[in-house]
Amino acid sequence: SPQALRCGRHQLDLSYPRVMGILNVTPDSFSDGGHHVALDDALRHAERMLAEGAAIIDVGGESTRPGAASVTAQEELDRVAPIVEALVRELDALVSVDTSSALVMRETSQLGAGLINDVRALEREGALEAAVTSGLPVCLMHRQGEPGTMQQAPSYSVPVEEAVAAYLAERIAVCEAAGLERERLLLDPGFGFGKTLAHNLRLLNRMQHLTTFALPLLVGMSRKSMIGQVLDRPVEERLHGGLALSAMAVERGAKIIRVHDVAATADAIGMAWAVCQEGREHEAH
Ligand SMILES: Cn1c(SCC(=O)Nc2ccccc2)nc2c(=O)[nH]c(N)nc21
Repeated sequence: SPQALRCGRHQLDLSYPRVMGILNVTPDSFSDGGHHVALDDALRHAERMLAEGAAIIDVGGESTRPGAASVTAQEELDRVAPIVEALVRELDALVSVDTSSALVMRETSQLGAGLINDVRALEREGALEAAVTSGLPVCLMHRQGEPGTMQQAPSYSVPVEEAVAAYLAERIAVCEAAGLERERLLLDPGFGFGKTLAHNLRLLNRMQHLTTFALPLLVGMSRKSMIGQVLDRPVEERLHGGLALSAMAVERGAKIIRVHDVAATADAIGMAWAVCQEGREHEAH
């Protein structure tokens, strides 16, 4: 897969695995009266994640939690635009925008965002054209169903890794046909999006198969229910399990790891990468 990705004014070195830090944008936090406090808190959180080694800050305005209320594109834009603008201006951060909305993609790419992170893989009306026009790299993620219902009874007629690969192959083809060059694409199996625990474990175990697309793989398992289901831990006690999963994802070819806990994950994937690279130094020259 490509060793570097052009992300707007940033160049992202993907010759080694990178950490994407999750910035929680609490609903309506920037559009109401408490404007500056919430924005300052978000900037401080982002600054800390960058200091801890995050290469990318992921900002999302629409909660994708199962059963979450849907927001209009304008409401989503009102939430994310101020923080994207501030992250770019104050921290010169490489910002990925977690959105499925064409409007948000267009506006935030103008504000200096460096990556589009779409959990709906550009399926929404106008999203593909907006992504093409933005010139930014796009992460295409697999998911089955909609947030409200996807976890009721996930099921696949073929092995889940085949369904994911087939879906991503189709989305890649659609993007290329629309003039979004392949080199701008990242792939993501979408852990927890329409998958049972068994599906999630199988997907991670067989993730090496997705490397055949020769595109960078992005994974997000941080604090997700797959950890709680195995270890019986509440969401605030899932760091240790998440570190194990991040290391295993790197062993299986993941290049961007989307997490809440940046410093700990940077160390875990640093060790996993060192082991992966062992014995390859002679390959270098
Ligand atoms: C925006 N986004 C999300 S939101 C779900 C989430 O974090 N839930 C969650 C958060 C905290 C605790 C438990 C669950 N997951 C992914 C992912 O796996 N890949 C990519 N590319 N983007 C993603």
